[in-house]
Amino acid sequence: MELYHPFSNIIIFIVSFLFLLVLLKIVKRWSYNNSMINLLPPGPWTLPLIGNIHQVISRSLPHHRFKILADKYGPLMHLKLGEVPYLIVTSPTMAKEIMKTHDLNFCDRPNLLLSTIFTYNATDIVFSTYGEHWRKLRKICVEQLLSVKRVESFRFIREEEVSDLVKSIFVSEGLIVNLTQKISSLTYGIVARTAFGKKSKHQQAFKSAIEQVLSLLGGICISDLYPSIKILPKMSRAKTKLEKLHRQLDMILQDIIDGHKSSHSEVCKDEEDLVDALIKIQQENDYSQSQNPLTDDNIKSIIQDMFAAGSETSSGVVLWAISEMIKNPKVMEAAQVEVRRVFDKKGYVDETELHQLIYLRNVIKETLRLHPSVPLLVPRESREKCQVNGYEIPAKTRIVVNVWAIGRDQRYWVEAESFKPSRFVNNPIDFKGTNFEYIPFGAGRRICPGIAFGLPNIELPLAQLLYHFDWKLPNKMKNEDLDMTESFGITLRRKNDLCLIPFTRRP
Ligand code: HEM
Repeated sequence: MELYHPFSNIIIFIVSFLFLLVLLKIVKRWSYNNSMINLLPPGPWTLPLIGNIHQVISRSLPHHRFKILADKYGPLMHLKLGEVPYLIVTSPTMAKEIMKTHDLNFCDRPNLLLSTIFTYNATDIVFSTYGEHWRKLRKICVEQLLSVKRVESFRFIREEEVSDLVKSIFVSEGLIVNLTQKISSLTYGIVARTAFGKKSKHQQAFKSAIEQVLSLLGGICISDLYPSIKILPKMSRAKTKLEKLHRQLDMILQDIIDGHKSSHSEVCKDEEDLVDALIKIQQENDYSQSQNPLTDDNIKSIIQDMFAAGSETSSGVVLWAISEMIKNPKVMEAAQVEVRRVFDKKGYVDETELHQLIYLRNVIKETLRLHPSVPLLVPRESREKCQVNGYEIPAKTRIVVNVWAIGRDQRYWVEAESFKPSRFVNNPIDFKGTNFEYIPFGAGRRICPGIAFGLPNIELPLAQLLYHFDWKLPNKMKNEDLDMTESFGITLRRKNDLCLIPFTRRP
């Protein structure tokens, strides 16, 4: 006997209808995804959930890994890391598209867990999102803190600190000197004195905390790749570590600000350090009575930026330049001949004649080409959906510009892997962000505002070290055997300390 239910036809109809609906939805989503894939720049296949994380995380450094992938997929490459779309830029033409043609759309910074904690909720200059607050701080930075006049007012600090360095090397004549330690202390020392005035009792603790922060910021935090999973930040060990360092730095900086405030009226303009200058701006009517006054936290975040952006970058360039000159003795000799010709009349090196060191400037330029201090620049984020080179870049895509790979690309540089400062002779290419094959300081609205501040911190120590000493590798090592391995981090540093033996040539 056949079993019959009076509603069976209706049930079959409803089930079929629902099935069709689901099918339609799947087909629609599939075709939408496919059309998106066609519009997105090329990139490797993505896996469910992890996207391309497995292709990026490897033993090699991120800028090396991105270059290998870009060689396969092109200069505008799309990756998905976890949930987040990334755009990897690896040619001057594409860098120009991002940082000039569409700069306004790509001048935001992503909201990353660790940098947000470190920078008082991203209210500093480096990590602040594009907008009124960033414009206000950047203006203060460019017009007041890092202006040519201000840089000149700190000249005596640089000359004293570098002269102390030279004295400490004189006494190590013929012995092995750890230049990495010496140069890193020198640049921290210069930035600390320009920021705080006299030597602070917290200097060593501050230096060590900033170094640890920079090394943490160089890593990728898993919670930044899965922003929708709100529990992840709470589980991050790096976050706990960074919060502790942040509290430590905050206490030191507040102590320094309070100390400056209590003796503020006594400071004359010529002796002003950066904290004095910021307190003065804070107390000026415009700022103290505006709706967005400059707070103590703002001052602390700006000072931290000066340390984070201005010390490891400069010391890194000095150390890479010396390393390259050791490997290329003819370059070292040419630089020494120049600096000794210019300063022999005086018998000592100061900043007045630095502009005459044309060859040394080319050595620095070439160093920044092969060893850019920030090899992937600071990440940017697209503010809106945008078309680049015929591809559609979604809003909130994170942008990584591989300056390291662009600087070593055979298509734009002859003998790209060789260290040849002479390539910059009679060559108008400069690092001001207009030649996109050479952008070690970035370009566009977010270009580094510290170029004028940073250059003397590189030129003066190099000139002094080349003027007074000849340098040899220890243990009868051959010049060509000097290890040039890079270490992991937001800035590009030597993995192993640079240790050399000085021989005095100009006492
Ligand atoms: C060798 C020295 C230096 C190098 C190679 C360097 C490089 C850079 C790079 C690549 C950026 C990111 C640009 C971008 O996103 O497009 C940057 C940003 C920045 N740098 Fe430098 N920098 C150096 C020295 C300094 C110094 C000495 C200071 C200040 C004391 C400084 C302050 C800053 C600030 C505040 C930003 C953030 C700008 C913004 O987001 O608006 N830098 N720097």
